Amino acid sequence: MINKLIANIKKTGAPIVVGLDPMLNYIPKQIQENAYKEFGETLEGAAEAIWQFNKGIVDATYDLIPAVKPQIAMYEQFGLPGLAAYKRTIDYCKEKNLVVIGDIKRGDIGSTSAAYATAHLGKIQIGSKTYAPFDEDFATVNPYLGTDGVKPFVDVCKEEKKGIFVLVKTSNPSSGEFQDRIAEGRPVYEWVGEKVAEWGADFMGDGYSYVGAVVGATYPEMGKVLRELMPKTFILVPGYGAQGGKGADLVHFFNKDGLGAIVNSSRGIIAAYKQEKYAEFGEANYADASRQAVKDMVQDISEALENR
Ligand SMILES: O=c1ccn([C@@H]2O[C@H](COP(=O)(O)O)[C@@H](O)[C@H]2O)c(=O)[nH]1
Repeated sequence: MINKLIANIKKTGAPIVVGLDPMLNYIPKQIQENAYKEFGETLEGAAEAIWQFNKGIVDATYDLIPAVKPQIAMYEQFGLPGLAAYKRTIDYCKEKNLVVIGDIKRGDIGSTSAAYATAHLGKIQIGSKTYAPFDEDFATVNPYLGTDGVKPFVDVCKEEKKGIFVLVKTSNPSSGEFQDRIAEGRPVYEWVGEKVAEWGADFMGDGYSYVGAVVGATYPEMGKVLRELMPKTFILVPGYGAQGGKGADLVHFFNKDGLGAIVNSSRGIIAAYKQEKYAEFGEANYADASRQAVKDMVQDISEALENR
């Protein structure tokens, strides 16, 4: 799947991923009203609204982007109907030839990680039948439990030719509380980065490993160190836009080949119509505002890379 991600990035010239993190307060009133008319003000109604909202965004942007990253928490908050909307979104994006990164941040003791890996990246056998329950292309993985918590994901990825992005240095303000602690002379995120490179070393696609890393755009200096420490690791970079990251902060996340990183923006794209910059689009044209926000993000990153 890393090869498809790289091919899609080359085709679109856009090293970005649109984060599908729908919240009810981003969803235009008309979409919500239509959904509630059909399903009532219920979890089912909310799930229909987020699905219709996502579909609008995907239809307006799929030709410009290589990948999407649905954040499972935004769907889980609507219970089982929300998870059905998560799955519907994944299937639709795959129909549109987009790479789907499930932002699930799982990781547990080995046997439990194996079940998570089966649910999101693998297949489950039921009698004579086989099912791929969620079937994302990549999933995000929390490495806090160590190698036996990550290995089941790597094993499933090997079987299914899928991939993972392991949390190395997250974008949030408190990420340093544990991740920046010095252990044996080096910050913990460096130890994790080195381990990620090791987990992925014998699992390579076109120049890059199927085992990637998550490093926040909000910590550009650490991104530079980690880029050098993990030269063959693809980096998923959240924190652009709503969290303050800009194109100029991102140049060291990329290798000289212009590849090696994919930058996520969720609220900055899907709720673009709420920003003053895109206000002229209006609520009804929220998807057109998202399309423009994608173009602006690509231009911002491309210019930064050209001027580095
Ligand atoms: O370090 C991390 C890891 C994951 N995320 C996720 O990315 C998006 C960011 O949303 P924005 O609206 O673009 O801020 C969201 O799903 C987070 O859970 C992250 O932000 N940082």
